[in-house]
Amino acid sequence: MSVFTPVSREQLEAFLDGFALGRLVDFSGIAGGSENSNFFVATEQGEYVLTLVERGPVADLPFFIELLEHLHQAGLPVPYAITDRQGLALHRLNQRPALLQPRLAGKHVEQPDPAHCQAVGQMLARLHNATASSSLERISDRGLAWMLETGRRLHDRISDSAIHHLVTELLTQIEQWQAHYPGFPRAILHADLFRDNVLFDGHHLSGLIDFYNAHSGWTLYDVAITVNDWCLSAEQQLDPTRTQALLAGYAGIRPFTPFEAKSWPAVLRLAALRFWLSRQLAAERHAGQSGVLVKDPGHFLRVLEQHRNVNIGLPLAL
Ligand SMILES: Nc1ncnc2c1ncn2[C@@H]1O[C@H](COP(=O)(O)OP(=O)(O)O)[C@@H](O)[C@H]1O
Ligand SMILES: N[C@@H](CCOP(=O)(O)O)C(=O)O
Repeated sequence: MSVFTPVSREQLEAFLDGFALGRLVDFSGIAGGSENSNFFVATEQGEYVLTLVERGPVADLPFFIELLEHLHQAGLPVPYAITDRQGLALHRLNQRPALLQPRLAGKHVEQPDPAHCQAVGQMLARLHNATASSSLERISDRGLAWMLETGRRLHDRISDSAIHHLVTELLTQIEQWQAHYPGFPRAILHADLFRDNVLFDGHHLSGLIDFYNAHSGWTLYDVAITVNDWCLSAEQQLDPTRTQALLAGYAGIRPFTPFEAKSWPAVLRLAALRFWLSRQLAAERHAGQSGVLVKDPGHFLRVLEQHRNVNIGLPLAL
């Protein structure tokens, strides 16, 4: 399911009248995605994506628009909001906030190789470099406090005693991080850089999309989120070659600190916990409903289990 709010040709033509993009040629709903209604739109001047924002942090749309404009100015391949004839980026269509963005080239890669992973590591480092000293700021609604509160509520759902123990330890670690805030480098994080949020044209990384989880935070946590999706084997183990390629790609642009290297296993586990929690909540909320895509929470418990022993460390400059 991906178009929650339909748009008619007449409505879209009237909407496009506000832009200097020529007349509508064609449009179609996009099947992928799960949060918003997205449409491919072709006009006489090019190809675009129209997003009607259905849920999520709507009040923070000005932040996302500013972030994407900032990243676009920094030369990153992101879908910035196109302004209309009056200079406005945020619109309304069918009672929904609406954004028109360029359509980025490329396709999702389901089975990445080391070269894909290296490119993803490099792009993530560029994203962090572009935002580390900016004034952009957003607090995540899925930060440490949320993980602690939700983790305490849900960890009894874990039947495997070893994983239960690991999560209990992780919750204690979160309390310690909250009490003595660690000095990790910070920037704006994508915070959801899974394979379905990156586009590749061959081995050229042509797009980063879906920034609706972006927030201020520890850059190492963003690396961990990304590794946890791009670098796993079929058994949810870290694939050494892909993991090393992603980490080397990142470190070549933004070197890791010794403190980050020491904390890497715990942060990898934290990143897995975050998505177990959000998937578990979604699975409970949508239990018994048909037509709703619910991603398997158990996947991230298996990732956590594999991360009991992490034997691929961060590369450090000599
Ligand atoms: N700017 C874009 N350029 C090209 N494809 C896009 C763009 N934005 C979205 N898409 C396509 O639409 C799909 C859904 O977009 P996404 O932002 O992930 O939706 P949702 O917020 O609903 O999860 C993506 O997987 C991608 O294939
Ligand atoms: N990529 C995530 C989905 C996005 O996270 P959410 O917390 O915004 O739902 C996943 O695969 O679980």
